[in-house]
Amino acid sequence: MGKIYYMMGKSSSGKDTLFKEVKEALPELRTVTLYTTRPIREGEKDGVEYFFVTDEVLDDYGRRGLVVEERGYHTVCGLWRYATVDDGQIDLAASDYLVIGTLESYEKMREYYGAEQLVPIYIEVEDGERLARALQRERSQAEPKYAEMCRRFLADTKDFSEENLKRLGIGKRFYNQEKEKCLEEIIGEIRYGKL
Ligand SMILES: Nc1ncnc2c1ncn2[C@@H]1O[C@H](COP(=O)(O)OP(=O)(O)OP(=O)(O)O)[C@@H](O)[C@H]1O
Repeated sequence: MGKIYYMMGKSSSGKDTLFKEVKEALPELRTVTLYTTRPIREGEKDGVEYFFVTDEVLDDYGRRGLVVEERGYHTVCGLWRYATVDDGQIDLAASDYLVIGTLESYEKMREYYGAEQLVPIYIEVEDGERLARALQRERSQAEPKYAEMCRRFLADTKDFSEENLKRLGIGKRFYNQEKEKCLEEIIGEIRYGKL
């Protein structure tokens, strides 16, 4: 049976950056494109980072029983929903998968596919450094949303509390201070963790 390598971490911990590089190093890993109702960001493409859909489209998947997990964020720009949709993308008999998500979605995926199928990859960065990276990234956007950036920073402290991490059995950390070193550790976990 295949595994789902589940990358998690607070905002601006480097999930997207590391995800892209792990995928490049291990092209045999398949990915799952999530669905979101949040507006598309500068440089993003529909169907690549996410399927950018309306509330109506996501509601329709829900009515058809195809939503594996869904989370919503009340942002200063309104409610942003993110969902994993069982649209035929995941076939554990055939492949291993590399996925980015939250602690909550990790828990739901674990319930849905079974704990032995999920491997958590928890990425951590010192808070001050992480905030500096978040600000730098936001500044480069055409319409920076600083209030939303701050809201996420604060919300993450609660969501990724030590208590929650412990409850879900996530002890191991992948520190993203130096990207190359972090990348090497993640790739090692995926390549040799199974042996
Ligand atoms: N090791 C690193 N050293 C310096 N900068 C980094 C490092 N890793 C990532 N970054 C930068 O930090 C910023 C945040 O990274 P990224 O967007 O990958 O985070 P994320 O966890 O996916 O964030 P979010 O959940 O908010 O989308 C980006 O501008 C990225 O280029």
